[in-house]
Amino acid sequence: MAEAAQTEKHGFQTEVKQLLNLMIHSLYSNKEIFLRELVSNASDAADKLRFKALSDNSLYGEDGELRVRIAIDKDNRTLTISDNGIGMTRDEVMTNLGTIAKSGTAEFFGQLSGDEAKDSKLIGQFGVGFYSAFIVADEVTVRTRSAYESPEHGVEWHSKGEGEFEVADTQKSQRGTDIILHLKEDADEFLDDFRIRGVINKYSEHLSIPVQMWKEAVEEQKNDDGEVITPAQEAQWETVNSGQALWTRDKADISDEEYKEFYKTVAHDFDDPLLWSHNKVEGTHEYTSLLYIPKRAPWDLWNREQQQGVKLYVKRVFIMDDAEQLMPTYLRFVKGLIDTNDLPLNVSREILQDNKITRSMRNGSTKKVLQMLKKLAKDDAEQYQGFWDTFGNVLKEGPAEDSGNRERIAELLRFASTHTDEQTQNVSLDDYVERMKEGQDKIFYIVADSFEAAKNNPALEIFRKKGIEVLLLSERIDEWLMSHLTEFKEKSLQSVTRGDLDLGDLDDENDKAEQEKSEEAFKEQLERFEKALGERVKKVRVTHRLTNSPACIITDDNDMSTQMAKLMEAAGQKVPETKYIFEVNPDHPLVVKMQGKNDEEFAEWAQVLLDQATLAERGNLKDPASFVTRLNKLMLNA
Ligand SMILES: Nc1ncnc2c1ncn2[C@@H]1O[C@H](COP(=O)(O)OP(=O)(O)OP(=O)(O)O)[C@@H](O)[C@H]1O
Repeated sequence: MAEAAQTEKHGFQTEVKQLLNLMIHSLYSNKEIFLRELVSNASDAADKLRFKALSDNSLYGEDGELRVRIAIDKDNRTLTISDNGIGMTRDEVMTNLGTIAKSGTAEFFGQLSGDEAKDSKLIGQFGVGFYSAFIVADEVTVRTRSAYESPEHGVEWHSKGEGEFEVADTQKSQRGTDIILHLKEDADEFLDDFRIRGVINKYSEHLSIPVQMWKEAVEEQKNDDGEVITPAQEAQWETVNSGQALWTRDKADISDEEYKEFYKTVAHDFDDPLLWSHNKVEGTHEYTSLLYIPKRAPWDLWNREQQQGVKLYVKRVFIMDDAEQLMPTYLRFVKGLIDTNDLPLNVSREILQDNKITRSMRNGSTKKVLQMLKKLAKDDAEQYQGFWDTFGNVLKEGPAEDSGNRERIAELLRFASTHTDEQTQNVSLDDYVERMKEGQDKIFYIVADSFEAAKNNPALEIFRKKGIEVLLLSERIDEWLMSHLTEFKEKSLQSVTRGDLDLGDLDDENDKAEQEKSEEAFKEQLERFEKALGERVKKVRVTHRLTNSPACIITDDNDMSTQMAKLMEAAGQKVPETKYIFEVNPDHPLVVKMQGKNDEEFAEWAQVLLDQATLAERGNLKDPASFVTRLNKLMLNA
């Protein structure tokens, strides 16, 4: 080793320390994955060099055959993983191997509870990468030289994984990175050639880069007749994986196991995928896609900018990690790759952005994903439910983002409903339509702050009485979803807390006549309410929705719904104050009792009824103190 100059000591970023700690404990029983992580990093480094060399062939120098090599040194108890990929400069080493340079990391670690068993489940979602070396090693040395630097500008990084690392300058003749692991006592198994080959076979068989191991010389062997049965072989590097990218092989020849293991390397996941779809598309545009749906959500699912799911390859050369142009945002949980022969190797992000080929690949792949989900929903409701519980809220962004596939996405949505009155979202719009009453031409729904608030909203009373199903929506995204989903299979979707209630043919002639009669009889009372509530409401009218409650508030058709207003307020936007329509139930005993009150008392009662109705709909009041005072006064007089 050249003499190290300029040695600097540094402390790991706090999150790295936490990660190291957690990882060593939680992955103890699955040690071998460190090799998968380090070999995929090496393969990524080769991919990056290959890509850069497309525009600057001199980067290869004399060393154009990209490969990963694994060497075992039993005497020194080391395992070395070497690549001749892009390498790292000193600055890159400092950021890549001292910090976790991912947005949202601090939040992730903020969620940790300190309970090891619980936290170790989270780690799988995080993807541990390079740091997994410390599962098996008590000392790690990284020697690297960037493809852009000369041999004098190598860098050596060294750490015992205990909170500190050292960085020094070094001489390194070959481009690329060597990761030297000094194995712990209990990691002996990884000094065994056979064991390492087994792990490579499992995880790295179908990476498109050769993974090589040193093979000792074999002496010539002859049988008794002097015939050579094993020819002599010199000691040499031997490629131990097939090196044929999995997706280029014929579907029929790939086993489920192979698809699953490949998923773990491309997606850096610990778990098996839920589903996958492998397609060779021919025709105007030719490409191959291998798309996976994970079982679990990544820790940063809610970061809409974090879109590293689908990789682009051109003629089997990795081009970029960027799902933006290849997958819509609402499918950001999809992992995998698309490989095409139709784009130039030097394709840039700008070219991708407005490109017929990209568009066609994106449309085709989007449809594939939607089809694969539809099939799952049909074949295995239980698994689909698992998918929905994990990714449903992301899929709900779909109708707004992708109007072309609105109906296809709508078929995949699941809701809670008054059919079961349970919180589980397992009712599809097709289920709903199938159960619609004769004469019913709309799909009714309600959006509220919580499942309970939705389920108990007074506006549902008439629906319950008539046995009409209502979808109960209470996720933050739901109002946004419904504002873009106004129709499903030619049936319009109607909020039950909005506008005039028109049950169409569901109201029989008798009902209608009754309603008209009671409106007529209640005219004078309505005027009293209007006078009492004044500017606080937009209008007062007789309700047709209520059976058990005295009153409710309704949003006018053209006004912003309560939930949308709340969403916008939460996003810091100024929202004009909505005035509600106040609907009164003339048959309710409280309302009947009010008739005998003098104007002053009547006004007090009316204010309380409005506040109650507002609470049921909005979950809060602008002036809760006055409500309490009034209510206490009424109780005292009771
Ligand atoms: N063999 C290598 N050659 C060049 N750069 C490397 C190598 N190994 C790691 N790196 C750099 O270090 C960074 C951090 O690696 P690490 O494995 O921790 O995370 P990652 O690969 O970015 O993400 P993850 O493995 O969690 O998906 C990489 O993004 C890469 O830039």
